[in-house]
Amino acid sequence: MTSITAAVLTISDKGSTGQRVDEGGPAICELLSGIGAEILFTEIIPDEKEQIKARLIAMTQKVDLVITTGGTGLSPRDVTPDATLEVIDKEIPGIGETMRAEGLRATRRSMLSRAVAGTRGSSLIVNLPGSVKAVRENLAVILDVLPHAIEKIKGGTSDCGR
Ligand SMILES: Nc1ncnc2c1ncn2[C@@H]1O[C@H](COP(=O)(O)OP(=O)(O)OP(=O)(O)O)[C@@H](O)[C@H]1O
Ligand SMILES: Nc1nc2c(c(=O)[nH]1)N[C@H]1C(S)=C(S)[C@@H](COP(=O)(O)O)O[C@H]1N2
Repeated sequence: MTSITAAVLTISDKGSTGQRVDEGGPAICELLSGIGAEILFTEIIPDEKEQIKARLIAMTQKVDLVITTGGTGLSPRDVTPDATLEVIDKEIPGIGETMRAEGLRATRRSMLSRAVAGTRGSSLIVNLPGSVKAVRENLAVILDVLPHAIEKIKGGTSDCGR
């Protein structure tokens, strides 16, 4: 499997104005590095839909995998999944479903994340919730499948048989 290039996009009003230290972004970088991914970009932006869309479009032109953290919930400023759905070609419902289902073991509020995942061109976008606890719990349950998903998106013939 060729190594994966990745970008991490933290979507947080407080994080983007320096009101809170971003712990989610670094946690994602740590976990992705653990599977050999090369992190080319990290950025923190506010919960602004058009800005999120523009960054997702730009980042997917440069890396195999874009992971977002934050803004997947129900508050008025949480618009990450809505922005993601407007820029992806194909949604991959199973990723969000798996994260929510597995997340219930940790917290019943897992069901409140509207996180989505999908393809854009030959790249993969995955939303994660904002808290660093949620980042670690959600990423842990999908991390092993990400390389296979990226290989398939790129037209790879890796065996789906296992
Ligand atoms: N990047 C982050 N690093 C560490 N903790 C975070 C981060 N983003 C969110 N959290 C924590 O997770 C909780 C829920 O995340 P959410 O994205 O809803 O953030 P918020 O505080 O509601 O608004 P915002 O982060 O956009 O200012 C937050 O209250 C915060 O405690
Ligand atoms: N595994 C896991 N999933 C989780 C959580 C968590 O702590 N662990 N937090 C939930 C909560 S409290 C919310 S509000 C939603 C959305 O979080 P966000 O608004 O930070 O994106 O994620 C949910 N998913």
